[in-house]
Amino acid sequence: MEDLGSGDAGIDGMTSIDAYDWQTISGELDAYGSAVLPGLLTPRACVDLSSLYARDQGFRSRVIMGRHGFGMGEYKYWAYPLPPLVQALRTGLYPRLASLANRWNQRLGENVRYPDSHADFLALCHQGGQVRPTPLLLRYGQGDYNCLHQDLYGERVFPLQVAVLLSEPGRDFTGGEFVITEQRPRMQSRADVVPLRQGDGVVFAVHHRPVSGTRGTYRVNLRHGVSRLRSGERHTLGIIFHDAV
Ligand SMILES: O=C(O)CCC(=O)C(=O)O
Ligand SMILES: [Fe+2]
Repeated sequence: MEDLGSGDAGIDGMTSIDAYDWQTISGELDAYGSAVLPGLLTPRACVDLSSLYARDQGFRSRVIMGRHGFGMGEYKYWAYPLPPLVQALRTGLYPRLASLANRWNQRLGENVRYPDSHADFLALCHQGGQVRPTPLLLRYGQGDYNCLHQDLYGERVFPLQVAVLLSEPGRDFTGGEFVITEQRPRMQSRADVVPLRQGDGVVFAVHHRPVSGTRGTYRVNLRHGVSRLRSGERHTLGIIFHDAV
């Protein structure tokens, strides 16, 4: 059996990736296109990461969503080197998700296969000119929202991504639910709201996923976003595995 151990034991503030039941998580991703990783970060780590938003150091750019029609709210892309926790999540989660991504591509009849290590995948991104880091920190205030979208940053796409909710619903904010929509061929779209607590991660499909039907496997198109915050402040950590052009 291939060793997918991420060797992340001892990273402060984060649950070991190996502690999750990846068979169950893969099953949920196959069935629904998303799965929750409960308690991926400790409340302390969530507060610490959120507090970095106010600083300028450590980021490569800032996006005001309203200026681009992306919604309301803002986000900042981390610069390399990523904060240790963000780096540990990205490299630790990748091997688990790569084996699922390879299975999905096989089912979809796609030839692309993802290497076992994130470093090798990033080298491919960089060779193709996708060199800018994509992990990001988002901030929403009252009335803010994130329009349904897909995080595609170039030709090379890793088909799964992770978002970690850094704030506590009900205490820090109300509203602001994580939403995924799924568009099946010749059918109307379906919405799914993912219930998250502070520190929970959600793994989800970036753009499409395979679904088995009576006439074989077909492709459903997914988008994700955040519903309007009714009150308070909400921070999220976004982990995207491909880099950007
Ligand atoms: O704030 C959220 O929950 C969603 C953030 C997002 O769009 C992402 O991480 O790609
Ligand atoms: Fe996104």
